[in-house]
Amino acid sequence: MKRDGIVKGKFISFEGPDGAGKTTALNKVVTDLTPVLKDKLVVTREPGGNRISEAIRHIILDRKNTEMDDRTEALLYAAARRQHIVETIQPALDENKLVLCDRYIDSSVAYQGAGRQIGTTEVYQMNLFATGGLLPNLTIYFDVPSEVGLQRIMTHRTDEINRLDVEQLSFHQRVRKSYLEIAKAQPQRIKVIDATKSKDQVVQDVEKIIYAANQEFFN
Ligand SMILES: Nc1ncnc2c1ncn2[C@@H]1O[C@H](COP(=O)(O)OP(=O)(O)OP(=O)(O)O)[C@@H](O)[C@H]1O
Ligand SMILES: Cc1cn([C@H]2C[C@H](O)[C@@H](COP(=O)(O)O)O2)c(=O)[nH]c1=O
Repeated sequence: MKRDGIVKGKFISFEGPDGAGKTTALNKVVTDLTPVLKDKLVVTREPGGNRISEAIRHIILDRKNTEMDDRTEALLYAAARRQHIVETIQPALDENKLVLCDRYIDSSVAYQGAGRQIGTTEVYQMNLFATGGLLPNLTIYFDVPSEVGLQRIMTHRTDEINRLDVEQLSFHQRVRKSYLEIAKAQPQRIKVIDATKSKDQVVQDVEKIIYAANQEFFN
């Protein structure tokens, strides 16, 4: 991102349906990149990343909150995002850092816009207000069939199943379809990887994309 003629930091988001393997791959990428980038690397997640946004996360994902309205949910994700940008993402970019973020605006478009059927344009517009138009320089989209993602979660991660994980298969299928549409519409920003491959292969694919797009951090 360029401001005042100075090259500033880079913002990379990791996106995908539940159980696609984003967090698993992100953890390995961070292990690999930290010795090289040291404090130039900032790793964060949505919803969350700071005290207020993590508190909002807790409210949104709590399985007891069954009465939460769909628009309330969309607004809470956007509010958490706003606080995350102000406290974490923008300051890191201003310090010329490489920011890796587990989920960002595309999650809201896919989950609330398409999954909850509020409308992808409406949710995107609302998020433009929340983000002031800040988009990632690069988004890595982990594509898996919904059945595969859900199966992974139900088999391995039963302790962390949240309010959205337990939605019907049709909800998750709308989410994936929407992600694929966003990726098709924005090929410059969004790189799609086949997340049904082995964990090692997925990490290799992700690192190849990150190196290619961020040469200035690795020279
Ligand atoms: N490539 C892979 N092949 C098989 N299993 C995988 C792969 N990647 C991750 N997993 C397993 O799938 C489960 C979900 O992975 P992970 O939590 O990384 O997904 P996620 O995309 O972050 O999901 P969510 O968005 O729901 O948090 C974990 O048990 C993980 O070990
Ligand atoms: C940012 C964001 C997230 N979600 C959903 C997607 C997941 O089901 C949860 C987050 O859990 P994870 O284990 O950290 O992936 O929240 C969403 O619906 N909308 C959003 O904007």
